[in-house]
Amino acid sequence: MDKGEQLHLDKLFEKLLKARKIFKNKEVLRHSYTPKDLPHRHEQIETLAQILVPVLRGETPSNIFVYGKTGTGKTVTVKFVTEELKKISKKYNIPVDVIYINCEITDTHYRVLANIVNHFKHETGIEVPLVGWPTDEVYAKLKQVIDMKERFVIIVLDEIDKLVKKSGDEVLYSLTRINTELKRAKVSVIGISNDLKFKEYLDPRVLSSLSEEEVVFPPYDANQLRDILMQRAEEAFYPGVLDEGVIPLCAALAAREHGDARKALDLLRVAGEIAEREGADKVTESHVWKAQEKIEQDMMEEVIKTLPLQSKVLLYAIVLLDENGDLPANTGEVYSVYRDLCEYIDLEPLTQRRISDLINELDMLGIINAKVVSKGRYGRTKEIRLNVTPYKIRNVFRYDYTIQPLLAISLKSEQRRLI
Ligand SMILES: Nc1ncnc2c1ncn2[C@@H]1O[C@H](COP(=O)(O)OP(=O)(O)OP(=O)(O)O)[C@@H](O)[C@H]1O
Repeated sequence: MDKGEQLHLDKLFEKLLKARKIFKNKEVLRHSYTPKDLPHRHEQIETLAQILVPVLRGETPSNIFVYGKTGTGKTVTVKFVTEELKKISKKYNIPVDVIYINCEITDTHYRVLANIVNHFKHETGIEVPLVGWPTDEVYAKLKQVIDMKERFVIIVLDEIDKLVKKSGDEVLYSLTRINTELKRAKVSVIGISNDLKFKEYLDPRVLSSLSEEEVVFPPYDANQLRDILMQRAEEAFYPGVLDEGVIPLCAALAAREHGDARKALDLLRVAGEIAEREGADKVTESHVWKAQEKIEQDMMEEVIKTLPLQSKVLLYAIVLLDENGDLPANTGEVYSVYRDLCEYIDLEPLTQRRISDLINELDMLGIINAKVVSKGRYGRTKEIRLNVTPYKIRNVFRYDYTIQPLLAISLKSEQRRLI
């Protein structure tokens, strides 16, 4: 290694060493971390504790339906209370099992039941495969393993709306009635949802048994978010690292988006990461603004990734026009490039009318800007512009095999012909 390189490495190490001083423990800012206290959720904690306390007296608690917008602390609060319940029930020698199921992942009747059976596999030696058995048989197994001894089983179904939308409410019907078929064990269900309309999907009988008790989580305001961030920041950052305005700014930005604590924590963590990468010794408000932009861009990439193929081709047509210096363009101009692209990959093109709808969708998602302008006596037309850089979109498409074949194509300047 020559001297120049050595010097360079020295500097790099020094910079990295300095950068490490920002975070004392970054894990504290992750979504999965459960803090020791949950500011501004004491009322909900107490309500949940009151509903669950019958367990300690040997009585079955009511089923609970927990709802509130995203990032209002539903999951963390339910986990916090059920963990405490487990601890205290041990003290009183009452067997309590809490089974936490995220229904975004475990989203079928069969898988929910299998998951519950498999929770007890260390104790029972019984394991159900994740596919293949008749559902009735899994349900019979579930009753058998649960009822092997006297115990309380609390089943937490997080994002329960996803399960019901995908697979109906049959599993809820079974689980909320299971106690009539058990001799020793007692089951209660805690359903969590951030979709307030979800109740409309439920059979009234299921709804009435699931929501014997309801606990609502209102959105946080900026002051409450500030308290939550302060508490987490104390453990996450070294003292004096955060500029005074950082936490209030993260709180204010997240409060604007329906009081989402997850968003507030993300802003704080990403701002810290950006400061660290820059080798700064303090996190400033400008890092928070950069974090806001990065999070928005990342979300935008996610949205682009999940667009249907027709919209991706349409978006790529707009990218090509942009790269050719032809934006703003109108619907007709975009349509003509889109149609040529479809031909190139043997895709049946949609009608111009349908493409006009897809343009509106891309506009609503914030990927493009489609403004209707009046052209005087020539009527009205749409002016289409990109809101994301062509470079970013190409980057997302690079890993997408459905659209990849188009990436080598560009427009030939004036005629706008594909080359
Ligand atoms: N009162 C609070 N104190 C400390 N941290 C909190 C509080 N409320 C929420 N959080 C944190 O905010 C993040 C989001 O909370 P949580 O996952 O519980 O939200 P949620 O309401 O379940 O959201 P979703 O409906 O999107 O699942 C987590 O990291 C959690 O630790």
